[in-house]
Amino acid sequence: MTQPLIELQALRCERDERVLFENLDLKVMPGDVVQIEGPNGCGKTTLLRLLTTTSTDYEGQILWCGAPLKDQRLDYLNKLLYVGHLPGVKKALTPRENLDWFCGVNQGHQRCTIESALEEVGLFGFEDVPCHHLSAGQLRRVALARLFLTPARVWVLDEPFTAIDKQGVRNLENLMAEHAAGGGCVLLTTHQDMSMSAVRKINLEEFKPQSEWSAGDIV
Ligand SMILES: Nc1ncnc2c1ncn2[C@@H]1O[C@H](COP(=O)(O)OP(=O)(O)OP(=O)(O)O)[C@@H](O)[C@H]1O
Repeated sequence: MTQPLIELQALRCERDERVLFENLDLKVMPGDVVQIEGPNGCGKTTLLRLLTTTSTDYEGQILWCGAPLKDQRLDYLNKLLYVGHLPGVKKALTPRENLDWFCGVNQGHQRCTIESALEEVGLFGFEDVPCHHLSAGQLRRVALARLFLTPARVWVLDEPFTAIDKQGVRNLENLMAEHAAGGGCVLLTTHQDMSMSAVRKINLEEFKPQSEWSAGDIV
């Protein structure tokens, strides 16, 4: 039987003495695209931060390939690409320089050239323009160009469609489907409806604790 890449077991997370979610069980298999849904403030970004190991403030277990994530954090991080809520692009640098830095960190594991990655995200001709001259959508595209460069098997994407136009959204969905078909997995948050048929949806509202008091208790 295929082993999950990531498994969450009875995950519980509290912030400011409020439980955001509890009893969260999830198996993320190779080939999965998982959309984390729920209203503002329900804990989607918080969950992604747990999945990127940026935060370790939780109860329950996160497993990577069947073993506790905390015991093999470096191996996991080598296989993870995280594109956060903010584009994470240095505005003083050009798109080429930003991606040069990214590829330097991931030495020798680049899947294509920086020029072709920028062309894929529609930034042909903008390679050497300082990023502070780019639009919000173009900045997001610089960040998303990393998806073409990285060999990472796990993609964690926080609101990747923000500021992206309709054609860009379709391209990004196709790229995610391709990545999943190649045995990778994608976990993402978005408030947009996705047109991909194979996306698995997890609504965090379903893991919000029920109030201990019901209306009938009030006299
Ligand atoms: N570092 C922190 N310290 C304390 N509380 C936090 C921290 N980060 C987030 N929170 C709180 O946790 C809750 C969940 O925040 P989170 O950003 O995960 O929500 P979200 O579901 O991603 O929301 P949105 O859809 O608005 O992006 C919020 O009430 C927020 O105030």
